[in-house]
Amino acid sequence: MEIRARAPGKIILCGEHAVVHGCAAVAASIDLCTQVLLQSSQDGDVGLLQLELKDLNLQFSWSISRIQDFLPSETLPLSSSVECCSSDMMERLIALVAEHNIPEANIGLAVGVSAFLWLYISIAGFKTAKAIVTSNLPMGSGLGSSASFCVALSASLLALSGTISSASDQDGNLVLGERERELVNRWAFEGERIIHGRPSGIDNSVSTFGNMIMFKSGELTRIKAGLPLKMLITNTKVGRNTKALVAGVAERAGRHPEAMSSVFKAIDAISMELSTIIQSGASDDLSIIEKEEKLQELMEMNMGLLQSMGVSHASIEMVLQTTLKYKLTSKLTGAGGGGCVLTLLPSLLPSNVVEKVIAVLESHGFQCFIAAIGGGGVEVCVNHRL
Ligand SMILES: Nc1ncnc2c1ncn2[C@@H]1O[C@H](COP(=O)(O)OP(=O)(O)OP(=O)(O)O)[C@@H](O)[C@H]1O
Ligand SMILES: C[C@@](O)(CCO)CC(=O)[O-]
Ligand SMILES: [Mg+2]
Repeated sequence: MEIRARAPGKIILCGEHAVVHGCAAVAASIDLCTQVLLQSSQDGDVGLLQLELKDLNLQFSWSISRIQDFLPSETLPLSSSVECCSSDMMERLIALVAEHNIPEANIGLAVGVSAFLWLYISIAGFKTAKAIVTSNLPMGSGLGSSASFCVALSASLLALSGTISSASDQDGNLVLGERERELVNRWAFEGERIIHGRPSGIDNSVSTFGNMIMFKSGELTRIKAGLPLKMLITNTKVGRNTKALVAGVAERAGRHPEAMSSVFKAIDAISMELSTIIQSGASDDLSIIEKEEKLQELMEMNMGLLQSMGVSHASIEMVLQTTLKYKLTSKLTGAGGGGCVLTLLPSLLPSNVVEKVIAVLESHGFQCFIAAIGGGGVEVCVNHRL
C-alpha cells in the first residue's frame, strides 16, 4: 500500500502569540506544502521503520524490535483515541532520535523527528514502513512548516491504520468528512506540542481545514473572504524557533501581567475588526481602497504590539522600513524573531512598484515571493495496489 498526503502552510494575518493566550487570530492557508509518501511493506526492509527527509538528504532508520524494547507498548497504537505524549515517553523518543547523528546545522530537526516517531507509533503501531517527506515551505520561518509536517503525517498514518477510510474522488483523494479532519487535526496538534511546547492550535487547524479561519481559545470559525487579498511574503532567512519565542512571550507576560494582558486584549480587538473587514462583500458602503487602508492600519497596529512583546528582529525592522519607503505596510507573520514578513499589496498598486520593492528587499539578501492565499486543506490519496 502507498499513501500520499499533502498539507499546506499558512500565513497569520493578525494575532500570533496573543492567540496562545486565548485571544483571536486570523490565518489563511498558502499554496506551499509538505508532502508525505508512506510506503507500507518494503521488500527487504521488513522490521524497519524508516524516515527520509528528502530536501535535507537525511535518512533515519530504526528496527521495530529496538523501538518496542525502548517504548512501553501496552497502550499502543491509539489511533482514534488521541493522547498527548507524556514526559517519560518524550525522554525515550529523544533518546531514540539521539542514536542518529543529526548534523549540528539541522539540530532543530530532533524535535520534528521525535514528533514523527510519536505520531507513527501512536497511530500505526509497530508496522514496517517508510515515510518520505518533501516540502517547499521554508523550515522554521513562520509559514507553519511544523504544522504542515504534523498534519500531512497524521493524515497519512490515519489512512495507513484504516482509521480514516472514506471513498475517493475522481483524482483518487479521500473525501474527508468533518470528523475525519477533526481527528487528523487533533493528532497533528499533539505533534505540534512536541515541536512547539505550547501551540495554540491555529497552525495545524488552518493546515487541516484550509481556506481562511479565525481562531480563538481552541475554537475555529471559517472566514469567507469578500475582499481579494494579495500579500508579498519576504523571508528574512534569519533562523528562529517558535518554541523559544512563545516561551519568551509567556515569560514577559509573567513579569508584566497587567500590561501584557492589555496588549493581548488590543490584539484580540484588531483581529475581530480585521476579520469583519475581510469578510465584508463588494456591496458594502466602504470601497475596496478604503478597506485596504483600514487593513494596513490594523496590520501596522498589530506589528507595533508584536514589537512590544519582544518578537521583532533587526531583519524584520529592515523589511518594515524598506516597504514603508514605498508607502506599503508590513508585519511579521508566525512567531517572528526573523522568519517571514507580510506586505499587503493594494489592488491599485502599479506592478513596477512591486518589482522595485522586491529588488530592494532582495538586494539585502531577503527572498520574496507572492503565494496564493486560501486554498484547500489536507489531502490524502491511497493506492492499495502497491
Ligand atoms: N519537513 C520537515 N521535516 C522534518 N521536520 C520538520 C519539517 N518541517 C518542520 N519540521 C520541524 O519543525 C521545526 C520548525 O518549526 P517551527 O514551529 O519552529 O517553525 P515554523 O513552523 O516553520 O514557523 P511558525 O511556527 O512560526 O509558523 C523544525 O526545526 C523541525 O523540527
Ligand atoms: C506564535 C504562534 O502564535 C503562531 C506560530 O505560527 C504560536 C501558536 O499559535 O501556536
Ligand atoms: Mg511551527
